[in-house]
Amino acid sequence: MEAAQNEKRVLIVTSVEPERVAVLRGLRDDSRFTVRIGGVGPIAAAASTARILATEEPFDLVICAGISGGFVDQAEVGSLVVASEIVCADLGAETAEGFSSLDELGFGSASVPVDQELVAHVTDALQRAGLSARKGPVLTLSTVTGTAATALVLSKRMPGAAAEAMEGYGVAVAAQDVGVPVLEIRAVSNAIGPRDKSAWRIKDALAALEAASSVLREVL
Ligand SMILES: O=C(O)c1cccc(C(=O)CC[C@H]2O[C@@H](n3cnc4c(=O)[nH]cnc43)[C@H](O)[C@@H]2O)c1
Repeated sequence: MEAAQNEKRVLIVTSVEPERVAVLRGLRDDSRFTVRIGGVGPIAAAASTARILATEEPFDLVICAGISGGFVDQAEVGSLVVASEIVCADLGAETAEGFSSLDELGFGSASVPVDQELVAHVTDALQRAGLSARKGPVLTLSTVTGTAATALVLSKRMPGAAAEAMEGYGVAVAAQDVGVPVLEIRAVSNAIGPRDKSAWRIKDALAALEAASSVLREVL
């Protein structure tokens, strides 16, 4: 399918190949979308996204998409989260009084704003398609949470946080740097807490990611 000149061009960045495959299946060859692997973690994701934005066609929207952990009682395994805020939860300083974010230290922002109308539009569309979806803050961390104690610290630091993953902030900073709006869409594969990779429902999360991608074709 040829993309008309006035159609929105969307770059979707995933961390690994199985996520890219799931997204492509949902998009069914829609040529408005470019889907690339950005690598695991915020640094690889930022570097890859910046390179793609600098060297490929101009994009109107960047989406970080993939699987994630979900905070217990906020986002169930198999459900989708659209980031209402993209927050780097471990960017700051540890002090005797606790964690100080980049914002509190006065060195910039550990959070990238997203267009709330677009977030609501996409979340509504996912729900109308019968998918379990909500909006909420999505945390970016360089280290996957692996204990109940860390999960508690994070949910106290960011009340209402819905999900955590490892790339959103990196992708978002690269997009923000060139003035392109950004979204983060996550399919929850596991509950955040004690590490038990055997309990990760990766197949279910990839199926939800595919279904979400097919909705994106309709709404963007
Ligand atoms: O093993 C597989 O088949 C497989 C298929 C797709 C993806 C994976 C990954 O391990 C992707 C790593 C990716 O997942 C995000 N993620 C998922 N759960 C969490 C979490 O609890 N905390 C933080 N990140 C999480 C993360 O963005 C990684 O890049 C494996």
